[in-house]
Amino acid sequence: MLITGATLADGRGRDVRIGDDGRIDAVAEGLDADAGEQVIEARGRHLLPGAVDVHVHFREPGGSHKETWASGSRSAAAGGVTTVVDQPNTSPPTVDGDAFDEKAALAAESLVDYGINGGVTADWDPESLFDRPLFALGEVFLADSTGDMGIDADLFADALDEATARGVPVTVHAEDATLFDERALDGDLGGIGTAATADAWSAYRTADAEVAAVERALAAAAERDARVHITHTSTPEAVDAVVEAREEGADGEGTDDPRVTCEVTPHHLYLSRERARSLGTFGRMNPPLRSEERREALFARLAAGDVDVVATDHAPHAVDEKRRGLVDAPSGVPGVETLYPLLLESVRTGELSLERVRDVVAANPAAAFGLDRKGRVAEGYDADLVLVDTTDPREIEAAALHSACAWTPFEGLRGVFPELTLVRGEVVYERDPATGAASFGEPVGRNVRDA
Ligand SMILES: NC(=O)N[C@@H](CC(=O)O)C(=O)O
Ligand SMILES: [Zn+2]
Ligand SMILES: [Zn+2]
Repeated sequence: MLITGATLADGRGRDVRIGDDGRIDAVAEGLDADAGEQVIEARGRHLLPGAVDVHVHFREPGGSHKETWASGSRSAAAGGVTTVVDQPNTSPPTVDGDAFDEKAALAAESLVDYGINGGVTADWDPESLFDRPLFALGEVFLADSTGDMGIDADLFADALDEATARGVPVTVHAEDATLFDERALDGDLGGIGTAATADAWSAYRTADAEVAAVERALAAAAERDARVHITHTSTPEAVDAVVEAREEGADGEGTDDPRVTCEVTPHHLYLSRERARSLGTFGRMNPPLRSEERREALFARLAAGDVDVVATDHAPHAVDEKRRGLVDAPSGVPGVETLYPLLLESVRTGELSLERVRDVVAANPAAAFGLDRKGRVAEGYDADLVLVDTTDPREIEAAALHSACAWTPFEGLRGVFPELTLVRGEVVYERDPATGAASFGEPVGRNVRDA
C-alpha cells in the first residue's frame, strides 16, 4: 500500500509505503506506485502515528453491559487510537495467571493492538501473573476506586519489589484516602434529582490527597530504583513532583531519569469544577475534576513539555448507573474516542503544537513502555497510522461515538476526528468525510508483548 502526498506532524510532505508485513517500508518524497499497489491519495491531510492509550478500562470480563473489547476497540479505532492498555479492575480482577488468560481470550475481539496489565490485591499471585506477557503492573490502586482494589503501603512496597525484580514497570493510581474531606459528602447527596453534583466529589477527594500519595509513591519507587508511572495526575503540583523526581534521578548532566513518568487525562485538561455542576453525577471520577485555575495550570504544563503522556482512563459506565445519585454512582468517564480529536482541536486553535500532541499520545507512551515498533511514522515501525484533515472540526456528540456506554462528558466541545485508521497496515476504521458514514474492519488486534 502507498499513501501519497500526506503531511507529517512536522510539516514535511511525504509518501509512505507499507510492506506486506504491516510495517512502514519507506517514508520519502516522490515514491511511485508499483503495478497493482493500493494507493491512498492523502493530499491536504495529515498522517499521524496511531495513538497509544496506556490507560483504558474495556470492562471484560464481568462488565460487558458497560463496554466490551469489540465496542471499546471500535471506539478506539474511530478516535485514531491503535494500541490500548487494559486495566486490571475487571471481574474477576486481573491478579493471577488464570484471570489474565481469561481476559486475553476476550481481547481477541479487539480491532486494535493491546496490552493487558496485572493488578495487585491481597489475593494476588505474583508468580503466575508475571509468568504471562504482562504490559505493566497496575494501575496499582493506593485508594479505592471502581473495583475497590485499594491497597496499603506494605503491599505497595511488595508490589514494587516483585515488579522491579522482573524489570516490569509499575503504574500507580495515587490518592491518599486519609486526606479525603468527609465533610464534603455530608447532607443529602444520594437521591436522583438532588442538587448534588460532581463538584462535591471534587471537594471530597482533595488535591492534597493526590499530591501526598504521588510523593509517597515516588519516594517508595526511588528507594528501589523502580520504574514507576503515575496515572491520571490531575493537579499541576503532582506533575511538578514527578518532574522533580525525574530531575533528581538524573545523571548530573541534565539527562532526565526515564524511569519516572506521568500521564494526564483529557478530562482533567478540558473540564473543571465549573463544568462539574452541569455534568451532575456524570462528572464523578477519580481523581476528580479540579478548579479552573488548576486545569489551566495543568494544560500549561502539557504545552511546556512537562507531561510525558496523555492517556484517557477511558472508564465507561452505563447511563442508569451514573444516574444513581452522587454517592452511589460509579466513578469514571469514557474518552478513548475523543483523545486525539480534543488535542487536535487545540492544535487548530493554536494552543498546542502538532508535534507536542504526536509526542504525548504516541511517541512518548510507546517509548516509556518499551514498544520499539509503535508510536512513530518512520521506516521499520508498525504501520499504525491515522489520516486526518486538521482544519475540519466538528461538535462532539455522544450519538456519533462508538462506546457502548452511549454518553460523553465532552458533549458540545469541538474535536478534529480521523478519516482513516490503520493497524499494522490494515484498515480498521474509515469515515466518508462527505456523508460521515463510518465503517470498521476486522478484529486484527494483537498483544503487543507477544509480538
Ligand atoms: N477513574 C475512575 O474514576 N474510574 C476507573 C478506575 C480508576 O482509574 O480509578 C474505572 O474503572 O471506572
Ligand atoms: Zn485510577
Ligand atoms: Zn483507570
